[in-house]
Amino acid sequence: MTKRSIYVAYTGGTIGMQKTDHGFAPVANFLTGCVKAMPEFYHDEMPDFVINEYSPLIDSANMKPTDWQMIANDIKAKYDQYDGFVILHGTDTMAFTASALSFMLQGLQKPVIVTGSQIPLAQLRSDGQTNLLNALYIAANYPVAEVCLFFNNKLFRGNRTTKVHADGFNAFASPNFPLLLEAGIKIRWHAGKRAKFDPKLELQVAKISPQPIGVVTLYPGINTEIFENILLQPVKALILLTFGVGNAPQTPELLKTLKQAHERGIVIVNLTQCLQGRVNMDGYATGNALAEAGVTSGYDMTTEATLTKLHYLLSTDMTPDEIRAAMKVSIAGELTAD
Ligand SMILES: NC(=O)C[C@H](N)C(=O)O
Repeated sequence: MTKRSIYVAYTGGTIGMQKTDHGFAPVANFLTGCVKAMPEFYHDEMPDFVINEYSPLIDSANMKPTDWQMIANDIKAKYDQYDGFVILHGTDTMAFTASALSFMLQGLQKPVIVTGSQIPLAQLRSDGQTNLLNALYIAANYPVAEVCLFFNNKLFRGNRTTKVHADGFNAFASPNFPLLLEAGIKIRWHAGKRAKFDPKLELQVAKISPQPIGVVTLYPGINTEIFENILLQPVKALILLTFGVGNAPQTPELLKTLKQAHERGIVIVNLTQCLQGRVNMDGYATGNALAEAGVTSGYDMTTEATLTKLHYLLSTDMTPDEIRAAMKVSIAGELTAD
């Protein structure tokens, strides 16, 4: 039987970093050299793989929408030659990239698994080896037709993830959607949760461009001027991180400012600050007032999914009302509306 073949793109991030005088930084060819020196990657049961190191390699804190586009275009260019794709990425903005790719790679029928590590591959106790080894193995053996994130033995739907631990190995969670797979002594595959295959679909890459989007975390006593100032800038959308099920202070000036912004065509999305659960603006008068000001529910989306979905939708020629409607429905499995 011919071995499956996986394309690995190394974009940067800790997994291939080395210590420098200014802290850890990615170094060209270092990751590829480390992998070549590790026999387990060439075990009989492992797929064939190639590693393409991007240039320059970046810490994911430097990722931009143009980088998301470059990764999506790269996958499209190699799509017919490989059975699956592993994107090696820094953990800091990994959930943003996984979310963005889920909206951009339309009609995807092969696994795209984003992973990385908290300790560089070359260092003692690195989590990089397990993460990369498992990502390659899963990409070759498990039929996931969507963008996933693998970390610490768990395979998540990419656009449901968020980074929850700054320095632990358990760095990612998917607070509102179950795991797709868990790698223990046995690999437990929750096949019912994955996106369904449709062989009729062909991969298309959506084009996205950088968009001015504000994100405001509400806090008790927050001043309306903060919103006025943010909404003065050329923002096209505002994400409100609200209390509980989507509540905000019922200040008349704040509601008026939001309503005026809504009428100017700014898309305002309500997300909860809570890690788990969803927005329900019918629950309390404080949430209902936001709905009446024109604020759109983001239901149980992560901030990462909401921000990248807005980038995707604002890059189309849709009207603000069409975008508001699209924010409330699932495009790539990123939300549960009821
Ligand atoms: N663990 C990591 O990869 C963190 C690193 N700063 C990055 O996001 O590129």
